Amino acid sequence: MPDRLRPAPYPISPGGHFRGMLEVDLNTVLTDPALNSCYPCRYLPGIDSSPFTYRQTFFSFRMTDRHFNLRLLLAALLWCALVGLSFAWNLYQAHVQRQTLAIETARSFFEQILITRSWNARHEGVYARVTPDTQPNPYLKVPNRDLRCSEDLCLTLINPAFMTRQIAGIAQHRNGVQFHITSLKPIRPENEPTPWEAEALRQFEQGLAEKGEIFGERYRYMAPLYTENACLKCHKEQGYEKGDVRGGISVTLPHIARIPFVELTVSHLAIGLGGLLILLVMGHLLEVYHRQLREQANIDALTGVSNRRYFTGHLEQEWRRGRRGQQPLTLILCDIDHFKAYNDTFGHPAGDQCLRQVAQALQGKLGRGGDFCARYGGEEFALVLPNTSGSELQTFAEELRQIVISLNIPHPSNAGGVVTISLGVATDEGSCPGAETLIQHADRALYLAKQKGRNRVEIHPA
Ligand SMILES: Nc1nc2c(ncn2[C@@H]2O[C@H](COP(=O)(O)OP(=O)(O)OP(=O)(O)O)[C@@H](O)[C@H]2O)c(=O)[nH]1
Repeated sequence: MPDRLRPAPYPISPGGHFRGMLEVDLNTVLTDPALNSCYPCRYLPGIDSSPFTYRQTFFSFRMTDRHFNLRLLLAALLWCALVGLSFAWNLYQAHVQRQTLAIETARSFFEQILITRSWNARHEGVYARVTPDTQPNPYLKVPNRDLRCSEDLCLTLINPAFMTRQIAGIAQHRNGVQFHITSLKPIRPENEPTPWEAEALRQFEQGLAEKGEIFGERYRYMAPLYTENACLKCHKEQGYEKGDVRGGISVTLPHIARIPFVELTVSHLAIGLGGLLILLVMGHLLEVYHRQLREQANIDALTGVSNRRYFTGHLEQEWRRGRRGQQPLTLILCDIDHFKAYNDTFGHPAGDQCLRQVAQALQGKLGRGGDFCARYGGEEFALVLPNTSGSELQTFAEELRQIVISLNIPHPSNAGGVVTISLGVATDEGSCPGAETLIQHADRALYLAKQKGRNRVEIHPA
């Protein structure tokens, strides 16, 4: 096995690189050719690979992913916050609507009672037959309260208060709605206010127009009754004057619309989780497409090896890396012999296929992660071999030449009858002022190989 392909001794020494877990890993990777090949970033086009920038690359690559994941996390959090806000807003709206519906229903009941009472008051009370349910009102002290019309017909006067009590009884029986006519100075003891009603009546005297509140599943509402001229007939002796708050009627609704808490929770959970799922799937797809795009930007579409853009950027980085680490760097330029003639003989599509085969064969020969093969020009390929030099290079280059011959692609214009390549090899062991010079050296060697008859390896003198 050539030296360059043999794993170097593992360089971890206690105290050597143990400045941090990450640095140990990176330094190990940087100094160990065998481990270099394990380092996944080397396989990713567009990833910087010089020692110093290697570390940067590692971080920046990871950071890119981390940034992406952070953004995804932020988007997910934002989505959760939006769904949470929507849930809170809907809950609040349901509560407001429930309150509005309850107060409007109660007001409507109250208004109905007022209209009925007004009708009664307009007639200064109405007479009704005395029955077991409608007995003369002992608290109504007016002349002609009871009238006997015949042997079996007795009438009694129903004033607005009496009428309200009777309607309240019917309403409670029919749908559970309770009316209570009450006053702070009731004539009838049963009209004594409850503590809540007494508090409301006092507030009405202070100017409050109405009062309502939810308690449990029920809603209670109360509004004042103002003294009118017709009322003074019965209530003057209590000291009321026109316009005074004489009492009030409370309306209790047995059921009010419930808040759809379960429905809101379930729907928002479904929307939230659905959105999160879509976000995750879209995020994953975006990440995959983004990676593919990054990779494709550095790949030659025809041959599948790295393109010129990748080569130019990465040769420079490898050169700097080699210089810093005092490691040699080798560049091999390979050119298919008489390729114009091949195209002319078999046509362009066959020429493309030949390029693909040669490129893949060359790339397949590279064993280490640090090496890479790029399409340098039309039918020209460049192989970059970091940390490589010495006599083994000649052998390696010969192997490359042989592997193309062994593809056995017919080429009548070539001496051997098959497609061959010429190779120019140059190594920088510290003498080249830049990567450009290394290219010039390899190019000169390639030119020499062509001059000397093609299908051969020429090594630029160190
Ligand atoms: N089929 C195909 N041909 C290409 C492609 N790129 C360049 N070529 C051809 O490669 C040929 C290169 O010809 P030359 O530069 O004259 O070199 P050559 O015929 O190989 O001769 P030597 O290099 O001197 O051995 C030209 O005919 C180009 O059209 C490509 O993507 N596909």
